Amino acid sequence: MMNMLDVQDVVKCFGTTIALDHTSFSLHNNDFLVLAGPSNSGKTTLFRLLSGLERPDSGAILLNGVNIGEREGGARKVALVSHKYGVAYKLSVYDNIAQSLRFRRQSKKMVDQQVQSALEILELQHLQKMHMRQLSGGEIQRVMIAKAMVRDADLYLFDEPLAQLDPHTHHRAQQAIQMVHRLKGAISIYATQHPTSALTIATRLALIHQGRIQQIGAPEEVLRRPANLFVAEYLHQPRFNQVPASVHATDTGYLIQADGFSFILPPAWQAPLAQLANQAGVILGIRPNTILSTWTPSLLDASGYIHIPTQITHIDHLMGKWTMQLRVGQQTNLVAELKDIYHPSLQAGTHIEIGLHPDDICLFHPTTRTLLLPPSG
Ligand SMILES: Nc1ncnc2c1ncn2[C@@H]1O[C@H](COP(=O)(O)OP(=O)(O)OP(=O)(O)O)[C@@H](O)[C@H]1O
Repeated sequence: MMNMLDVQDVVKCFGTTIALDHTSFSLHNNDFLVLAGPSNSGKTTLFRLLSGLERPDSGAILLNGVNIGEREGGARKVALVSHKYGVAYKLSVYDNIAQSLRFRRQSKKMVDQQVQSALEILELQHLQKMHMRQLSGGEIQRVMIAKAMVRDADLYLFDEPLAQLDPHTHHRAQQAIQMVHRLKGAISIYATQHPTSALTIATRLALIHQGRIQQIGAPEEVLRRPANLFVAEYLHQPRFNQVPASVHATDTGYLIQADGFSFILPPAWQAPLAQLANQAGVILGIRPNTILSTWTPSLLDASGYIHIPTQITHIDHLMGKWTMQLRVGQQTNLVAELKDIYHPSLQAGTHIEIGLHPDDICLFHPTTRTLLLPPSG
């Protein structure tokens, strides 16, 4: 059966706090949405609404056509994995996982088979008789994933499931989540403040801020074309470079002039650039990993790259990745992330030339801070 989640213009307030502010999005079949956003942005509120623990003030949530919250049992098809809710501390690990199956009056043997299989996949067999109270944070997270795994849900919600796990446990728990998603073939949503590590699993990526979905799309698209500077700043590590530039109409297109470099945009940019107030300029957004070093031979030949002379002001090396602070023009600082480019002469003070492709540069409106795009996108 085709799964479909449709969140339609949902509003949820707590007193004067607007926790969700006209939120709409839809997901299909095998979508794995990573929902990223800072603390208090509305992630948990959305999950509580999706699992029927709260009702929206207005708007609707449809899961396979059934309005969650309005119809009795509508939310039973939703499995919520959270260390904040649903941990039965008085019960054993085994009973926590078996709880929802017993509720369904399955035979003891069938319950046992499913619980044992989940215990095995999450490497929890040795802990099955323990009480939840006796477990570490990471073990509790894994039990909650196992608990979701035995459910037969149409929607799986993982609320910050890997917070505070050590790297090894984090990796194992993430694999378990991926496995639940693949086995069930259902829609999953994974809410987190730290989206980077989850992006390998994501088919969709959304950014939520102040109760509003800022952008939702394919992860690569959201990373490459952030809808606004909040999204860009939140997602990019190291820092998303922001460089003010002026815009001048010329015979061949638009000359974008920044401190230390310039380039021409084709006439197709007329419409988005017309939104700018006279002489307001734009903000250029440059992702650190789109900056290339021009001693890469293929780049020297490639056409269309802007070559920019720079001076290294600081350099850091971590596991094959070089993070460089570069001085461009009179007073512009860029952060560049370069891979596998070891060269003994690379140190603070060295002059290097970098290459930047105009297609990799995003333009943002200086006051609304939203992305400007030519009509073809
Ligand atoms: N039951 C409640 N009563 C009052 N205010 C609430 C309630 N639940 C949430 N809020 C408020 O709604 C806003 C959104 O909170 P929410 O818990 O959804 O954020 P979050 O993105 O999950 O944050 P975190 O990442 O820290 O868990 C916050 O301002 C919060 O204080």
